[in-house]
Amino acid sequence: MSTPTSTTTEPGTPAVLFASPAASSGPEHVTTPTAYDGILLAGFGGPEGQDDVIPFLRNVTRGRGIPDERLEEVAHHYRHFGGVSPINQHNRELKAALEAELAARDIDLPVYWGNRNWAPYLEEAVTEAAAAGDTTLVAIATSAYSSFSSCRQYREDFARVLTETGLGGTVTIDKVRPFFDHPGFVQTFITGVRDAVTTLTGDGIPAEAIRVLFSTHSVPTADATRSGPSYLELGEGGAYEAQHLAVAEVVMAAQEQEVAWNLVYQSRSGPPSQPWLEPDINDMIETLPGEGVQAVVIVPLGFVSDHMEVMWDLDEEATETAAEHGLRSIRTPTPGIDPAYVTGLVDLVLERVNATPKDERPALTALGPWFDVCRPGCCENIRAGFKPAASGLLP
Ligand SMILES: CC1=C(CCC(=O)O)c2cc3nc(cc4[nH]c(cc5[nH]c(cc1n2)c(C)c5CCC(=O)O)c(CCC(=O)O)c4C)C(CCC(=O)O)=C3C
Ligand SMILES: [Fe+2]
Repeated sequence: MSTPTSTTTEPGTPAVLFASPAASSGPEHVTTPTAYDGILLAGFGGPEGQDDVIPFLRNVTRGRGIPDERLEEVAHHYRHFGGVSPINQHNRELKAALEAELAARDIDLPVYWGNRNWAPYLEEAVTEAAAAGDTTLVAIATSAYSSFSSCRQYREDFARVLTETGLGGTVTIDKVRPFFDHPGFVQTFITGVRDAVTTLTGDGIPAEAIRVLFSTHSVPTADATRSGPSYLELGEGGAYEAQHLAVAEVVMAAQEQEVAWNLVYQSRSGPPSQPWLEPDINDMIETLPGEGVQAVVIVPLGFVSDHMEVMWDLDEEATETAAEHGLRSIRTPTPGIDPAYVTGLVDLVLERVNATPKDERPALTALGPWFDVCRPGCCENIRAGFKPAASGLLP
C-alpha cells in the first residue's frame, strides 16, 4: 500500500527514515493518513538472569564512559533481584494486552516487540516484520516524555537498526507522539494518588500533613534544556521538565482534596561535576519532617511499568529514606497493562492511521497534543554528538 513516509539516503550517509514532507506543513504537525502494516513495540530491555547483567549494562552504557564503579553499583541492584529485571516480562504482557485490544477492535495490525538494550533486540523485531512483508511500521516506545533518553535515543536506535540490517530502503518506522498527557497514560496516576490519599486520611493523617512526590528519571540538565523543539523556549528544564510539571498539575487538579506536591528526580548517574535535574527524591524527603509532613505519596510519573528504577530507587531507597525520617510512604502504581493505558496506546496508533486532526486528539495539558514528527535537532544529545534518527524531519 502506498504511504506518505519515505526513505531518504543522502550520498555518504546512512539510510535514515523521515516522515512525509506533509508532516512539516502547518502548525498541526499531523501527518497524512497512513496504512501501517504493523506496530513496533520498542522497549528498553533488561537482564533475565545473573549472567545477563554485565553484558546488559555494557549495552546500555556503550560509548558513554560510565565508570566501572558505577556499573558494579547498578549491577548490585539487579543482583539483589536474582539478576532479573521485570521489564521484559512487562513488555511481553503489554504486547499480549495490545494484541487482545487490537483483536477486540477488529484491527489487523501485528505487534513486533524489540528492545534497545537486550534480547529480543529491535534488530530481530524489524527483521521479522520485514520478512513477513510488514514494512510500514508505527512504533510505540515504552516511554511517555520528550528527551534524549526517553524519545530521541529510541529514534536513533531505529535509524541504526535500519542501517545495520540493510532494511533502510525497505522499512519505514514512524513513532506515535510522546503520550505524557494522553488520558490513557495519566489515568493510573490520578487513581493512584486518590487511593493513596484516601488511605492516609482514613488512617487519621490530615491532608495538610501529606506530600505528593512526583518522581521521574533525572537526566543531565543539558539534555533537559535541549528536549523538545527549541522554538518553544521552555527554559532550562526544556520540554522534559515542562511536560512532567503539566501532568502533575493535571493529576492534582483531579483530586478531591488539596494536597501539596513537588516534582522530584531519581536514579541520577554520571559524574558529580555534571549537573543533572534536581532535587533528588531522597534529599527532598529529608526536608519534609521539618515542614510538618507525616506521609509521602510517591508517584512514579516518569515510568510506564514497575521496572528496576521503580523497584530499587523508589521501593527500596526512597521508601527507606522516608522510614528513616519517620514518614509513612505509599508508592502508587505505574500504568503497566491498565486497560485505560492499553486502549490509549491503540488510540494513539489509530490517530496516525487516520491522521486525526490535532483538535480532536485527546490531550490533558496545554502543551499537548505533542507532535507526530520530531523537528530537526529535537532532543539531541550534544555530548554524544549528532546521530541520525528515524521518525523525524530531515535535519
Ligand atoms: C529518562 C530515562 C528513562 C525513562 C524513559 C524510558 O523508560 O526509556 C530511563 C529508563 C530506564 N533506564 C534503565 C536502566 C538504565 N539506565 C541507565 C542510565 C541512564 N538512564 C537515563 C535516563 C533514563 N532512563 C540516563 C540519562 C542515564 C545515564 C546514561 C546517559 O548518559 O545517557 C543505566 C546505566 C547505569 C546508570 O548510569 O545508572 C541503566 C542500567 C531502564 C531499565 C530498567 C530495568 O532494567 O528494569 C529503564 C526503563
Ligand atoms: Fe535509564
